[in-house]
Amino acid sequence: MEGSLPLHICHVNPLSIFINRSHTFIHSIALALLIYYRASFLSQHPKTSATPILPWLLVFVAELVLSFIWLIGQAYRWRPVSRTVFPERLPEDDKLPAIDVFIFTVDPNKEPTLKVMNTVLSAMALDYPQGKLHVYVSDDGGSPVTLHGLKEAWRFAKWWLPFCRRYRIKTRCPEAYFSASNDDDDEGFGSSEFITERKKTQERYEMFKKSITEVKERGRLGDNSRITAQDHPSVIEVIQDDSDDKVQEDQENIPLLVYVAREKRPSHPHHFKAGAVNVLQRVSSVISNSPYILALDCDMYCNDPTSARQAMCFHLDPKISPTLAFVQFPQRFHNICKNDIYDAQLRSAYSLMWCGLDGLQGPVLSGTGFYIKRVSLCGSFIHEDVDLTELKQSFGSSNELIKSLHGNYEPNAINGQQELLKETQVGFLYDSVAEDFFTGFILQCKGWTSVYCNPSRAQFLGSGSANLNDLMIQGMRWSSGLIEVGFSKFCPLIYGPPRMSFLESMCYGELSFFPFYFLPLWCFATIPQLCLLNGIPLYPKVSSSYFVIFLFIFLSSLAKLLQEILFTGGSFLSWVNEQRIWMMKSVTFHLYGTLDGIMKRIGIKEASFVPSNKVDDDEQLKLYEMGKFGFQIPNIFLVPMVALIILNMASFVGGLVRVVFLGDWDNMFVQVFISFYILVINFPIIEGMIIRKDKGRVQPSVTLLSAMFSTIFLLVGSFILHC
Ligand SMILES: O=c1ccn([C@@H]2O[C@H](COP(=O)(O)OP(=O)(O)O[C@H]3O[C@H](CO)[C@@H](O)[C@H](O)[C@H]3O)[C@@H](O)[C@H]2O)c(=O)[nH]1
Ligand SMILES: [Mn+2]
Repeated sequence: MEGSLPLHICHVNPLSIFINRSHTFIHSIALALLIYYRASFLSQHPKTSATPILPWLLVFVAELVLSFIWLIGQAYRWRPVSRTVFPERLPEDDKLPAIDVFIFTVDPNKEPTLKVMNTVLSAMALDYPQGKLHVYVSDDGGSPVTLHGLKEAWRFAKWWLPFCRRYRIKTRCPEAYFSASNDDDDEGFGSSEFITERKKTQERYEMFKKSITEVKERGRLGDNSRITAQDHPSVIEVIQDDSDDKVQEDQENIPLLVYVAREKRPSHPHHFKAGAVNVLQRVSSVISNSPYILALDCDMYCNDPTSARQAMCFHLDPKISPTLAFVQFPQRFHNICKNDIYDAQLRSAYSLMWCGLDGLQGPVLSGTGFYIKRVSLCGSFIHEDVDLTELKQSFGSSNELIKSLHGNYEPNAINGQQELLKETQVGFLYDSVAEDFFTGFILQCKGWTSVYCNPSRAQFLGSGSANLNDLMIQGMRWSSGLIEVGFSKFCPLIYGPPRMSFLESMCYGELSFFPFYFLPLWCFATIPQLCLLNGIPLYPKVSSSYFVIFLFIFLSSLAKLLQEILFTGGSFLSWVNEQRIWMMKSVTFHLYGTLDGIMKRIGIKEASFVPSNKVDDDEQLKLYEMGKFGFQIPNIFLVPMVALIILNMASFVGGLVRVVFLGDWDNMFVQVFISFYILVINFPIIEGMIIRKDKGRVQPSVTLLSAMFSTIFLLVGSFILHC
């Protein structure tokens, strides 16, 4: 019987588990020996050595921090799983629950209206029973351009949706559909009827496009000069037909489309995206109040109309659904090229870490591309006898909203309700600019679980940060948001273990302290080099048996990374790229993000959310496609990278001279090698400084400034060492 067949299955890969656990075990022993080596040196130090203690301590601390992050990161490798779904086994259409889609946009300049509308259209065209899909667009910019775009999109949808449905089009984002070569398995493909229909639809799409670009070029619509992105009243509008367009018969089956611009006043904190999510949650609860919500960033269009049904394979499984809060799909990007120098695809997160989490208590909420159960966002206490005033304090004064909270979707496996009643707010949480990460963490602390669904066809596609500048700005926001959680009373390593599986809380801990990579990487890029130039050894002699330990740790980590990359579809090139970008990120935005997060925590800085840029920059794109770094980034990011490279060039050359003339190989080999390795991996920076002549090179003035910083560091450092 159909009903008894599972809707999904979960696969465990015994080979990966075996490799991972053995590696963790052996590598841990090596790290323990390293720590023993450092600690015993320190305890014997005063009697035996001429080596100053400070650089040793710094390198030791760096090694400890790195080992710690590595250790908690092993939780991802404990039990990675993958999943397969069987949407064809779902119940009949009339038994499927309704879904509200939330789409967020904030700035029509950074987020081109046409792109946003393509996302809206792709969501409206999801393959889901008619009348059970409602689309809400939150416009934090309060821009008439977006509202106008939405009206046009609605009109175009009346042609687009029937076309997609009739021919079962797979790519339902019109821009992607019309710019790609045809999917020849679309139904009716090649028939003359299809060809004429397609042509007609494309013409309408061109008209729609024109109406949007024209408005953009003309600038503001109407006389709204007093309305700004930061200061505007609320607008809620259900998009409806106000034209006399002759329509096709099935056009009434267009999902409800609602425009929402929440009120914003400069005096009032609006909490960025988290605030927008919560407003949509409230607005939708009095309009359609669907039990499930799909959240999408404005650039993340639906690349496969079946995602809703795939998600329902989990949500409708009675075995897991009582505790299941959300089904997360990976963020994938349409602008990634094969040689992804920036690791814009975030490979390790979406092909490794999330699978690891999925084998524990579920993946991290990732901001976009997830189907969440509405009730999980409503706090866990709504079904207890809470009095009305208390509810209104949390949810606002709407009686309709309060009524809507008493839905029939009862979660029954939530722990620690009383305690959380005191500590949590409702909906998305405001305490971090990584609101998705933080909200997901707290949900899981309440006992909710999640599932990671990563089918081979990308369900959602967005614009990845494929240039250095965007990468830095976005990375700094993420680092700052993660550190904010790490340094709060919700620190996953302390708040997590009593409330969720220990391994799961290790993963959350790893993520929230991830930006701390800045510390070991800064140390490894400066201290051994400074000491090398001053003739101070920091590592065991090549002839010593401890040398083998260091060598093993180095090779074992690199080999493990290579194995993971090859197992998840990457290449040798990705292995080099990922190491490089890790070094670059660590010495720049992980450092700044950490400082930013700490400053916010202690209250000397206000939270901010600079949205990432979704406008294609042709020049940058060309560089990225050629595998060349675009170094047109602010000095604050570029100078540290260049200064460290210059420092390493100096120490490598100085070190070589030293070992050649003084025959100090045995003592200094490791330090010479560290500089060498850093230079090899970061060759593109050297190339940018010395060889390249294009616009994206490192400008000579930057090289000069960086050289100055390196010199100052060497002088001051050497002075301190000799004191
Ligand atoms: O005040 C704001 C700021 C942003 N957004 C929207 O939030 C989304 C994400 O912003 P984006 O600039 O694209 O940030 P990313 O760094 O690309 O996004 C990742 O990181 C964010 C947290 O930092 C998450 O909210 C996102 O879901 C996640 O994809 C976009 O649709 C924005 O329009 C708002 O609605 N209001
Ligand atoms: Mn984004």
